[in-house]
Amino acid sequence: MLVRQGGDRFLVIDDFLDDETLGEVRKLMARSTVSQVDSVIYPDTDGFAYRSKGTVFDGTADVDRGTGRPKAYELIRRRVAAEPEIFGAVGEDWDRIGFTFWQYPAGSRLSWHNDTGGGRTGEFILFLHETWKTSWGGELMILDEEPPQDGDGDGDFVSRMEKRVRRSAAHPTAIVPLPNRLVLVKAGTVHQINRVDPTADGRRCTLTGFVSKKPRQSSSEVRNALLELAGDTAGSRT
Ligand SMILES: O=C(O)CCC(=O)C(=O)O
Ligand SMILES: [Fe+2]
Repeated sequence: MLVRQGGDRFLVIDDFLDDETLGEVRKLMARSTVSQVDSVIYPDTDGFAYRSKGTVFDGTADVDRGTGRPKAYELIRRRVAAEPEIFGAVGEDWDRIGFTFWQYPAGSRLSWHNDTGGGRTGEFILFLHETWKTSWGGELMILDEEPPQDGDGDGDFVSRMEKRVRRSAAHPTAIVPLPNRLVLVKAGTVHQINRVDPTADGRRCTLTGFVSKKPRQSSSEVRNALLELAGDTAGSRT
Protein backbone atom coordinates (compact mmCIF):
# COMPACT_ATOMS: atom_id res chain seq x y z
CA MET A 1 0.00 0.00 0.00
CA LEU A 2 1.34 3.40 -0.95
CA VAL A 3 -0.15 6.83 -0.33
CA ARG A 4 0.47 8.44 -3.66
CA GLN A 5 -1.04 11.85 -3.40
CA GLY A 6 -3.13 13.88 -1.07
CA GLY A 7 -4.99 17.10 -1.62
CA ASP A 8 -7.04 19.08 0.87
CA ARG A 9 -10.16 17.16 -0.07
CA PHE A 10 -8.95 13.86 -1.50
CA LEU A 11 -6.44 11.07 -1.06
CA VAL A 12 -5.03 8.54 -3.55
CA ILE A 13 -3.71 5.21 -2.27
CA ASP A 14 -2.01 2.77 -4.65
CA ASP A 15 -1.69 -1.01 -4.38
CA PHE A 16 -4.45 -0.89 -1.82
CA LEU A 17 -5.35 -4.59 -1.66
CA ASP A 18 -3.10 -7.63 -1.48
CA ASP A 19 -3.38 -10.01 -4.46
CA GLU A 20 -5.66 -12.47 -2.74
CA THR A 21 -8.16 -9.87 -1.53
CA LEU A 22 -8.10 -8.13 -4.91
CA GLY A 23 -8.79 -11.46 -6.64
CA GLU A 24 -11.66 -12.16 -4.26
CA VAL A 25 -13.39 -8.83 -4.86
CA ARG A 26 -12.88 -9.10 -8.63
CA LYS A 27 -14.54 -12.50 -8.54
CA LEU A 28 -17.48 -11.02 -6.66
CA MET A 29 -17.75 -8.27 -9.27
CA ALA A 30 -17.71 -10.84 -12.09
CA ARG A 31 -20.51 -12.79 -10.37
CA SER A 32 -22.63 -9.69 -9.66
CA THR A 33 -25.57 -8.88 -11.86
CA VAL A 34 -25.26 -5.40 -13.33
CA SER A 35 -27.91 -3.36 -15.07
CA GLN A 36 -27.57 -0.52 -17.54
CA VAL A 37 -28.28 2.91 -16.05
CA ASP A 38 -28.34 6.34 -17.63
CA SER A 39 -26.18 8.99 -16.01
CA VAL A 40 -28.19 10.85 -13.39
CA ILE A 41 -26.09 13.97 -13.95
CA TYR A 42 -26.27 14.58 -17.68
CA PRO A 43 -27.89 11.64 -19.51
CA ASP A 44 -27.94 13.45 -22.88
CA THR A 45 -24.19 13.49 -23.20
CA ASP A 46 -22.78 11.17 -20.54
CA GLY A 47 -24.21 7.97 -21.92
CA PHE A 48 -24.81 4.97 -19.72
CA ALA A 49 -22.91 2.81 -17.29
CA TYR A 50 -23.59 -0.54 -15.64
CA ARG A 51 -24.17 -0.88 -11.93
CA SER A 52 -24.75 -3.66 -9.45
CA LYS A 53 -27.28 -3.55 -6.66
CA GLY A 54 -25.66 -1.64 -3.81
CA THR A 55 -25.23 -2.88 -0.25
CA VAL A 56 -25.15 -0.54 2.73
CA PHE A 57 -23.47 -1.45 6.02
CA ASP A 58 -23.28 -0.05 9.50
CA GLY A 59 -20.06 1.94 9.32
CA THR A 60 -19.24 1.49 12.99
CA ALA A 61 -18.80 -2.31 12.95
CA ASP A 62 -16.77 -4.87 11.01
CA VAL A 63 -18.62 -5.58 7.78
CA ASP A 64 -17.02 -8.96 7.13
CA ARG A 65 -17.70 -10.37 10.57
CA GLY A 66 -18.95 -13.86 9.79
CA THR A 67 -20.99 -12.63 6.85
CA GLY A 68 -18.85 -13.99 4.04
CA ARG A 69 -18.45 -10.44 2.70
CA PRO A 70 -15.17 -9.91 0.87
CA LYS A 71 -12.32 -8.73 3.03
CA ALA A 72 -11.96 -5.73 0.71
CA TYR A 73 -15.14 -4.17 2.14
CA GLU A 74 -13.80 -4.22 5.66
CA LEU A 75 -10.38 -2.91 4.59
CA ILE A 76 -12.07 -0.01 2.80
CA ARG A 77 -14.30 0.71 5.82
CA ARG A 78 -11.26 0.79 8.11
CA ARG A 79 -9.34 3.05 5.75
CA VAL A 80 -12.29 5.43 5.53
CA ALA A 81 -12.53 5.42 9.35
CA ALA A 82 -8.82 6.28 9.49
CA GLU A 83 -9.34 9.49 7.48
CA PRO A 84 -11.44 11.82 9.65
CA GLU A 85 -10.09 14.87 7.81
CA ILE A 86 -11.94 13.70 4.72
CA PHE A 87 -14.98 11.89 6.09
CA GLY A 88 -15.32 13.21 9.65
CA ALA A 89 -15.39 11.00 12.74
CA VAL A 90 -16.92 7.55 12.48
CA GLY A 91 -19.97 7.20 14.69
CA GLU A 92 -20.40 10.97 15.00
CA ASP A 93 -20.24 12.36 11.47
CA TRP A 94 -20.92 9.13 9.56
CA ASP A 95 -22.26 5.70 10.38
CA ARG A 96 -23.10 4.12 7.02
CA ILE A 97 -21.00 2.92 4.13
CA GLY A 98 -22.32 1.59 0.82
CA PHE A 99 -20.67 -0.65 -1.78
CA THR A 100 -21.66 -0.79 -5.45
CA PHE A 101 -19.87 -2.10 -8.53
CA TRP A 102 -19.86 0.29 -11.50
CA GLN A 103 -18.65 -0.31 -15.03
CA TYR A 104 -18.19 2.51 -17.54
CA PRO A 105 -17.93 1.32 -21.16
CA ALA A 106 -15.93 3.04 -23.91
CA GLY A 107 -17.64 6.29 -24.87
CA SER A 108 -19.26 6.97 -21.49
CA ARG A 109 -18.47 9.57 -18.84
CA LEU A 110 -19.97 11.12 -15.71
CA SER A 111 -20.23 14.91 -15.68
CA TRP A 112 -19.18 17.31 -12.93
CA HIS A 113 -21.01 16.74 -9.66
CA ASN A 114 -20.34 17.03 -5.92
CA ASP A 115 -22.24 14.21 -4.17
CA THR A 116 -23.77 16.47 -1.54
CA GLY A 117 -27.03 15.63 0.19
CA GLY A 118 -28.36 12.44 1.72
CA GLY A 119 -26.16 12.92 4.79
CA ARG A 120 -23.07 12.12 2.71
CA THR A 121 -19.66 13.02 4.02
CA GLY A 122 -17.67 11.47 1.20
CA GLU A 123 -17.13 8.83 -1.41
CA PHE A 124 -14.53 6.14 -2.11
CA ILE A 125 -13.55 4.63 -5.47
CA LEU A 126 -11.47 1.48 -5.95
CA PHE A 127 -10.48 0.65 -9.54
CA LEU A 128 -10.91 -3.04 -10.29
CA HIS A 129 -10.30 -3.58 -14.04
CA GLU A 130 -7.30 -5.81 -14.80
CA THR A 131 -5.46 -3.26 -16.95
CA TRP A 132 -5.81 0.38 -17.87
CA LYS A 133 -3.70 2.18 -20.43
CA THR A 134 -3.09 5.81 -19.62
CA SER A 135 -4.34 6.73 -23.10
CA TRP A 136 -7.75 5.20 -22.46
CA GLY A 137 -9.19 8.30 -20.72
CA GLY A 138 -11.66 7.76 -17.91
CA GLU A 139 -9.57 9.85 -15.48
CA LEU A 140 -11.25 10.94 -12.27
CA MET A 141 -11.00 14.75 -12.31
CA ILE A 142 -11.06 16.48 -8.94
CA LEU A 143 -11.34 20.20 -8.25
CA ASP A 144 -9.57 20.41 -4.90
CA GLU A 145 -11.16 23.53 -3.45
CA GLU A 146 -13.66 24.51 -0.80
CA PRO A 147 -17.23 24.97 -2.00
CA PRO A 148 -18.07 28.71 -2.04
CA GLN A 149 -19.75 29.96 1.15
CA ASP A 150 -22.51 31.66 -0.79
CA GLY A 151 -23.35 28.67 -3.00
CA ASP A 152 -23.12 28.30 -6.75
CA GLY A 153 -25.70 30.88 -7.74
CA ASP A 154 -28.65 30.30 -10.04
CA GLY A 155 -29.21 27.91 -12.85
CA ASP A 156 -29.61 24.19 -13.17
CA PHE A 157 -27.16 21.76 -11.60
CA VAL A 158 -25.09 21.19 -14.73
CA SER A 159 -24.58 24.91 -15.37
CA ARG A 160 -23.79 25.61 -11.69
CA MET A 161 -21.07 22.94 -11.77
CA GLU A 162 -19.80 24.31 -15.08
CA LYS A 163 -19.54 27.78 -13.54
CA ARG A 164 -17.62 26.43 -10.54
CA VAL A 165 -14.97 24.73 -12.65
CA ARG A 166 -14.72 27.61 -15.08
CA ARG A 167 -14.29 30.25 -12.37
CA SER A 168 -12.01 28.25 -10.13
CA ALA A 169 -8.46 29.40 -9.56
CA ALA A 170 -7.54 25.74 -9.01
CA HIS A 171 -6.84 23.33 -11.84
CA PRO A 172 -8.62 19.98 -11.70
CA THR A 173 -6.34 17.07 -10.86
CA ALA A 174 -6.58 14.11 -13.27
CA ILE A 175 -6.35 10.77 -11.49
CA VAL A 176 -5.60 7.91 -13.87
CA PRO A 177 -7.77 4.90 -12.98
CA LEU A 178 -4.94 2.46 -12.39
CA PRO A 179 -5.98 -0.99 -11.13
CA ASN A 180 -6.01 -1.40 -7.32
CA ARG A 181 -5.90 2.37 -6.77
CA LEU A 182 -8.19 3.69 -4.03
CA VAL A 183 -9.40 7.29 -4.09
CA LEU A 184 -11.10 8.96 -1.13
CA VAL A 185 -13.05 12.16 -1.80
CA LYS A 186 -14.74 14.55 0.60
CA ALA A 187 -18.41 15.34 -0.15
CA GLY A 188 -18.95 18.75 -1.73
CA THR A 189 -15.81 18.40 -3.88
CA VAL A 190 -16.57 18.93 -7.57
CA HIS A 191 -15.43 15.95 -9.65
CA GLN A 192 -16.18 14.09 -12.87
CA ILE A 193 -15.17 11.00 -14.82
CA ASN A 194 -13.59 11.94 -18.12
CA ARG A 195 -15.02 10.11 -21.10
CA VAL A 196 -13.60 6.64 -21.60
CA ASP A 197 -11.80 6.63 -24.94
CA PRO A 198 -13.32 4.59 -27.79
CA THR A 199 -10.04 2.65 -28.00
CA ALA A 200 -10.36 1.41 -24.38
CA ASP A 201 -10.27 -2.35 -24.36
CA GLY A 202 -12.79 -3.22 -21.68
CA ARG A 203 -14.91 -1.37 -19.17
CA ARG A 204 -13.68 0.99 -16.46
CA CYS A 205 -14.63 -1.08 -13.41
CA THR A 206 -14.93 0.22 -9.87
CA LEU A 207 -16.17 -0.57 -6.42
CA THR A 208 -17.64 2.72 -5.26
CA GLY A 209 -19.61 3.85 -2.27
CA PHE A 210 -20.87 6.74 -0.24
CA VAL A 211 -20.03 7.33 3.35
CA SER A 212 -22.98 8.94 5.11
CA LYS A 213 -24.84 9.72 8.28
CA LYS A 214 -28.16 8.05 8.76
CA PRO A 215 -30.76 10.81 8.99
CA ARG A 216 -32.19 11.22 12.47
CA GLN A 217 -35.85 10.39 12.55
CA SER A 218 -38.21 13.04 13.86
CA SER A 219 -40.22 12.07 16.94
CA SER A 220 -43.37 11.53 14.86
CA GLU A 221 -41.43 9.24 12.47
CA VAL A 222 -40.14 7.27 15.46
CA ARG A 223 -43.68 7.01 16.81
CA ASN A 224 -45.02 5.84 13.45
CA ALA A 225 -42.27 3.27 13.10
CA LEU A 226 -43.10 1.92 16.56
CA LEU A 227 -46.81 1.83 15.76
CA GLU A 228 -46.08 -0.02 12.54
CA LEU A 229 -43.97 -2.54 14.42
CA ALA A 230 -46.86 -3.01 16.83
CA GLY A 231 -49.09 -3.81 13.86
CA ASP A 232 -51.10 -0.59 14.01
CA THR A 233 -50.86 0.28 10.34
CA ALA A 234 -53.58 2.94 10.57
CA GLY A 235 -51.33 4.79 13.02
CA SER A 236 -48.50 4.92 10.54
CA ARG A 237 -50.52 7.08 8.19
CA THR A 238 -51.61 9.74 10.61
O1 LIG B 1 -15.62 6.23 -10.67
C1 LIG B 1 -15.19 7.32 -10.33
O2 LIG B 1 -14.02 7.66 -10.55
C2 LIG B 1 -16.07 8.31 -9.62
C3 LIG B 1 -17.51 7.91 -9.50
C4 LIG B 1 -18.36 8.98 -8.92
O3 LIG B 1 -17.97 10.09 -8.77
C5 LIG B 1 -19.72 8.66 -8.45
O4 LIG B 1 -20.22 7.55 -8.71
O5 LIG B 1 -20.33 9.53 -7.79
FE1 LIG C 1 -19.09 11.18 -7.32
